[in-house]
Amino acid sequence: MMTQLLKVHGSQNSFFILDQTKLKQALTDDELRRLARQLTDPQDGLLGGADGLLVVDRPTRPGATAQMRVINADGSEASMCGNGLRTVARYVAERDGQTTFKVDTMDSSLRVRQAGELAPGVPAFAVEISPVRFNRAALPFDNLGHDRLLGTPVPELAPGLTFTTLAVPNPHLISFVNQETIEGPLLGELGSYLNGANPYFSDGVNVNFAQILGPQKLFVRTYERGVGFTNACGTGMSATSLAFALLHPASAAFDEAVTVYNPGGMVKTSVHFADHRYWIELIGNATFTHQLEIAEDLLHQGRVTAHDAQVTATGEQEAYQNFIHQLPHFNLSVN
Ligand SMILES: N[C@@H](CCC[C@H](N)C(=O)O)C(=O)O
Repeated sequence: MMTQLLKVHGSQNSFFILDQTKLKQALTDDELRRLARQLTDPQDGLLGGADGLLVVDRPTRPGATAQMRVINADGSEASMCGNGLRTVARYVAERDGQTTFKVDTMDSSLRVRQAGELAPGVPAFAVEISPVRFNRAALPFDNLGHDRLLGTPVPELAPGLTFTTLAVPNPHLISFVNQETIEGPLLGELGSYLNGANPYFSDGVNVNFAQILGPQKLFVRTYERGVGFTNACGTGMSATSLAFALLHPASAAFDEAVTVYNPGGMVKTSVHFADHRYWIELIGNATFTHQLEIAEDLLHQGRVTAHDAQVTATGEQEAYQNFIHQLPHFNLSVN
């Protein structure tokens, strides 16, 4: 039996979407991990690989329309993915004919909504990023001499820089730096160190370096847990926007849009505090680049080559390229 995969991206953070509800038999967790590693591989994967596999399934909580699971390129499972959730929101919106609904993620049901176009021919979705936690156990981190980091100097990580940690709910480490540092080797060094065996972040951490470009304006570059350098990380840009508002209130206001550039494009965020909790809205493109038809048994076997898939380009990437062409150029894209 043939089934469909989609190749998608949000700010060129790229994924395959697999809808388990369309299969004759759902893939097991082991099969999903194996398939994610195989499909996303830059050499042996499909269409140059990807950053992860997004698995759509039936909702697990009352009131939600679907469930999204996030399998990183290395086969590990993440609790959330902001760029991925926008693309899953679009997929479910088109599948079920809805424009506003909730999607279950590992920790919570999150609100999503269709948000018009980011640019001509570039569909956009808005997604809720929450819950937000700052405490050491939520990341988790250890041996840094603090219970939370909020603009805190941490010489163990990098002398001269300050760091903020927050879980949204996947874990993020954030530092506001200058252009030289954002372009230099430190982010890659710190990212690979903290995502290997290390005394500080036992589950690894997504590491974000941000440059303040002006009021309500950031550039964010991310080294992702389970992936490496990515063109963009939606939860990373959301977490960084909240850190921006908390640490630099003269440049960043709550409830107002922040423009966040990244190596793969641009998103808008807005940070909120309501009912004693922080939450962030992330708005950006949800682009489908290819549809793939593949025999279901090959997905179970985690063995899909270019010969096995019938690939159809959607044509949407051209509109996306036109959109990013008119953005400031930061020259740090991954591909
Ligand atoms: N790219 C994602 C984050 C994916 C998960 C991350 N690698 C993790 O392990 O936490 C995003 O857009 O948020």
